[in-house]
Amino acid sequence: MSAQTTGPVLIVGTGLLGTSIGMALRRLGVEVELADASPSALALARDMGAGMIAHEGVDPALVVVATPPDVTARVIDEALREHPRAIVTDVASVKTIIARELEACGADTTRYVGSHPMAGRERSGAGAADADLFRQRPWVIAPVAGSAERAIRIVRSLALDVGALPLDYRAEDHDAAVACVSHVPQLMASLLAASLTRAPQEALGLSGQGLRDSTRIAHSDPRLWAAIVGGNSREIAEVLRGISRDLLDLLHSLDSAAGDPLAPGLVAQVTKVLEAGNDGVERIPGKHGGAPRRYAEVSVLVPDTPGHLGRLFTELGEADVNIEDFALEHSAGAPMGVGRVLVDPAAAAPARAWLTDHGWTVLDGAH
Ligand SMILES: NC(=O)c1ccc[n+]([C@@H]2O[C@H](COP(=O)([O-])OP(=O)(O)OC[C@H]3O[C@@H](n4cnc5c(N)ncnc54)[C@H](O)[C@@H]3O)[C@@H](O)[C@H]2O)c1
Ligand SMILES: O=C(O)C(=O)C[C@]1(C(=O)O)C=C[C@@H](O)C=C1
Repeated sequence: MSAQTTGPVLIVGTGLLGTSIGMALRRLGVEVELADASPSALALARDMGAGMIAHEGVDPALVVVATPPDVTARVIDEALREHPRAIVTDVASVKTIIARELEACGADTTRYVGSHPMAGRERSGAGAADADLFRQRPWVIAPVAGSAERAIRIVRSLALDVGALPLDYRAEDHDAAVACVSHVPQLMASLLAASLTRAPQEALGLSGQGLRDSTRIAHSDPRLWAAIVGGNSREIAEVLRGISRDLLDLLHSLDSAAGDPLAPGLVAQVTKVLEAGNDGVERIPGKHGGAPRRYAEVSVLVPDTPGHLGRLFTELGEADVNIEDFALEHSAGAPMGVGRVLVDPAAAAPARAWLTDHGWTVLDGAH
């Protein structure tokens, strides 16, 4: 595939996002130069194949600012001044505050367009970067009042080149949306995981996949997230207020029940919470960001010793089964894990039969 993006592209901030973008562009042959406040972060990004270290007098066609949100407007403003022919974008997780900061400092925003790839990880830094991070993921394009059409086109091409799906948003609408689907989920995962610091050690030995699923992002970088949450505080508070009302109602029912499982109102209240959860989760779009789509699950026992996972994937490949998603569930101390392979519903029965024929223990047949 050939790139629409014309280089050189200067990436400022070579952590997870900046390095992933650099790697994806380099793979298409685009010239990429890298800059970061940290020399070691910069060297690692270069070693990961994200581009070369920016030389004195670099004259980029496009600058991508991938720094933490609280310094992003300043870095954008500097880039607009230092590179008068360049289009400048950023990938920060908040958009309105950056647009306001740029306006306040009198930046030339005709050459600036905000953006935000809805793809990332709970790990920071170039070491966690991945050239495929953005494939089939939404990439928000959020122009400011003065953004020129040409600048919007160039930023959209960047998103397409790295495999993402560009979506146009107003900065304010973006911030309200990500408060719901990204910022509050992060805070809820962190609050939930924080409650584990008060749990006795023997309780943690019973941890299962439900807890792991709900706390993966609690590994995220506190400094980065403090800047994200601080930059979208009003919208986040609004969503949290709704959750807090539901939580207080539930708590009230639990307290009133005083240990009686059939206390008046208790079952109805708990059912209401669970059903509302069912409704909410149904609204999350499928893996390509399109209409929700159900995959069939094939559950198979995977011995917890080297080589088995590789063999499982290879054998499914030999059966011409595309793995849409995969999770491995472990129980502490167990010699086996349960591999949950999500496949196209039409491929589920053949996949189960093939695996059984090849000596695997397939757990289900009913999904
Ligand atoms: N982590 C995610 O999942 C994710 C997803 C989408 C968007 N974002 C956004 O992308 C941006 C970068 O996030 P990340 O996860 O790559 O963070 P990161 O911590 O991995 O990388 C940030 C990099 O910016 C550098 N930096 C900090 N201040 C700088 C400055 N003034 N000048 C130059 N370099 C500077 C740091 O040294 C670091 O290498 C943030 O704005 C974040 O909101 C993150
Ligand atoms: O999948 C993850 O690990 C992420 O946290 C990615 C995620 C998200 O919430 O979806 C996190 C923050 C970003 O601004 C965009 C993407």
